[in-house]
Amino acid sequence: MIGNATEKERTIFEHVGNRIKTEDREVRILAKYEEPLIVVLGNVLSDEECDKLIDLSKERLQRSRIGEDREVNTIRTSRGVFCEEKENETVTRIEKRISQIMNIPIEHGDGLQVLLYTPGQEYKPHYDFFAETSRASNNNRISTLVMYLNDVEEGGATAFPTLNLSVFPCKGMAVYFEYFYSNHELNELTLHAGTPVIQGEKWVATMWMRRQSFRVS
Ligand SMILES: O=C(O)CCC(=O)C(=O)O
Ligand SMILES: [Fe+2]
Repeated sequence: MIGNATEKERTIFEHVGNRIKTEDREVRILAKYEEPLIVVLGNVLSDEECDKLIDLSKERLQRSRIGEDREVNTIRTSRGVFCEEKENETVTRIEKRISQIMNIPIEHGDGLQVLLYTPGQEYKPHYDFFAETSRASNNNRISTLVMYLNDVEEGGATAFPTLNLSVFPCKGMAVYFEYFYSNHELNELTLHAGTPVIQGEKWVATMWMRRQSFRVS
């Protein structure tokens, strides 16, 4: 073997086998792409939890923003809202579970963001981490969990165009991916999109984790 070229990079997500035992729920590992690590998870949220997150967010949705300056842009046409951690017992319980799945303290999270896409709405291909030139990269994002809160009739897949991989929304399931590799090419392979919804609505909840603590608890 020559140097490090054949060695696998370290990952954050250390779960092995086909399930993750969190404090209150057994989450299923359904599919894995190894490098960069992309994991499809089943049984992350119950139907009731999905409905509750939608209910909590419905009245408060605002046009989604992007980047460190939080601008409105055609790259991201969905509407969304951040669920404040302490506002609700369901949110607190879900955040605890997310932290166990993502293997990072919840204080490293940007907060739980609920998004709604209606037909034609999308999130064009993007990275969840910030460019090295941006201020926000001082405490950059390192991993993402996108949870699907409903079944979408048509469209709305989470697509990784460089990998030719698509994950279709299914209520209670989620897709996890990380981009904290020292080989930056691996991070760049996590380019992803929320493809346009064709029919029905698409509700998701996203958690982005940072390298260091981000939220004041
Ligand atoms: O809606 C999706 O499928 C992807 C969402 C996403 O990429 C994000 O919130 O960062
Ligand atoms: Fe994203």
